[in-house]
Parts: sequence; structure tokens; C-alpha cells
Amino acid sequence: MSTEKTGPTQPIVLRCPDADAASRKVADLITEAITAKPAIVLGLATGATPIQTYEHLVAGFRNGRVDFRHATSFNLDEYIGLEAKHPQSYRYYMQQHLFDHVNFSPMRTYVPDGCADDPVAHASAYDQEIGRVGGIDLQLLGIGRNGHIGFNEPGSPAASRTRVVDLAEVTIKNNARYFDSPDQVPKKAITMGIGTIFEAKQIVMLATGASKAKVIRQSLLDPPTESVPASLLQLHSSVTFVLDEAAASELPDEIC
Ligand SMILES: N[C@@H]1[C@@H](O)[C@H](O)[C@@H](COP(=O)(O)O)O[C@@H]1O
Repeated sequence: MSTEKTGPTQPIVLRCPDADAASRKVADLITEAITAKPAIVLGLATGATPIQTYEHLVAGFRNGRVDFRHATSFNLDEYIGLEAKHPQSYRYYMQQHLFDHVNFSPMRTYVPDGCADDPVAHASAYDQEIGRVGGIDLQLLGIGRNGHIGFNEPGSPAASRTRVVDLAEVTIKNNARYFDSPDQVPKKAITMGIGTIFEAKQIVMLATGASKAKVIRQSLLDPPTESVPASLLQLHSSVTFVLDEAAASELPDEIC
């Protein structure tokens, strides 16, 4: 793996041989951050991509390398209309892949409530809660094929806050693989805003697989634009893209 600042862009790019190495690298970055600040505030992501990272963190917890006792976490997003016990809810995902296996205090794992009576008020309270604990120290991100981060679809304002959003057609189609049929995919979600994400002190973007290669190239090399939300990350002062070879395959050699 090689490390280098990219030319015209701000992010650091770490290119790893495969998805497992990239996932392990992200788990190591999170472990180092928790070791440096046990009462860390983490921003966490869902999707297929970070599953292996969570597996490495669970293994690290079991062998005593990482301790979540004093940590707090805020997840990026949740589908509107899915209860915590719905197998496709992001709360369920987080319990299944991380929270049920490590020693986070259950009082300090925040995921937006997709069944809140007043989702608009809930989203705004979620944003305030992040501020109340002092902001996110390290935010983990994945990326949608259209460049979305969290559920900030193309066109989301750079200054947006945690809010209720409509999912893009392509996102509904893509996420349909997790549901019995496409019409079961919720059409709305609560997501941290791009402005909320930008307040994190450090951001780690994990992307693996050839299906992410084009949007990774756009995000790192094209001028930052709200049409590709992840490209706005070029404007953040502390972003690391951790990529496997496949996701990095459209980047010029000099970047990695
Ligand atoms: N809201 C999530 C995002 O936070 C995630 O980054 C993205 C990519 O998912 P995957 O890792 O499965 O490609 O999909 C979802 O829509």
C-alpha cells in the first residue's frame, strides 16, 4: 500500500490490494482514533462496504485491542418507516454487525429513528444532539454509485443539515436487492446533511469494488460539485479515501 497526497485535491488516498486489506486499514484507523481518545464520538455508516471493517473491529474488541466503553456513535442515516427490528433497518444492521458484539453503552449508540412521530423534528434534534456531545471526531463514509454520502443524493446542498430526504430512483433500484421487491424499499430517509458531515474533524471514506471506480474518479478528480456529493469532500481539511485496487482502477498512477 502506498500513501500520498493527491495533486490538485485535498484528500489522502490509501490504495490497498483488496477489499479485506482496505477494510482492515479502516478498522486500524478507527482503533487508533479510539486509543488516542477513548471518549471519541464516531460517525458510522451502513451498506455492504463497511461490514468487513466491523468484523475486524469486533475481532479487535475480542482480543483486547479496542474498547468502546467510553465511545459514542452516530449513524449517518435511516430509512423512514422501518422499525428498529426490521431486518433492513440500519439500526438492525448496526446491532447485528457491531453493537451487539462490542461494549458500546447502548445509551450512546445513536441511529435516526425511522418511525419517529415527527421525523422533521427528530432530524433536527439529532443534529443538535451531535453538537451537544461536541461533534463527531471521526466519520466513516461509504459512497453510492451516484456519489451520494449518507443519503445525500446528487443536488443536496453543501450546507444541508440532518433532515428528511427523498431517495433517488437509482438508489431505490440499487437497494432493492436487500428487500423482497423494489416496491418495499422506503422512498424516504433521514440523513445527516452534508454540512453536518463536514463538521466531523476527520473523515474516512471506504470504497471497494469496480462498481465504485467511476464515482471515485469523479469524486477525487472532477471539480467539487453538489451533483456528485462525495466530490465536496475535496473541500474538507482531513479526509482519507481508503480504496481497494478495483475502486481505485480509474485513478491515474501518480495518485497512489
Ligand atoms: N445510505 C447508504 C450509504 O451510507 C452507503 O454508503 C451506500 C453504499 O452502499 P454499499 O456499501 O452497499 O455500496 O448505500 C446506502 O444507500
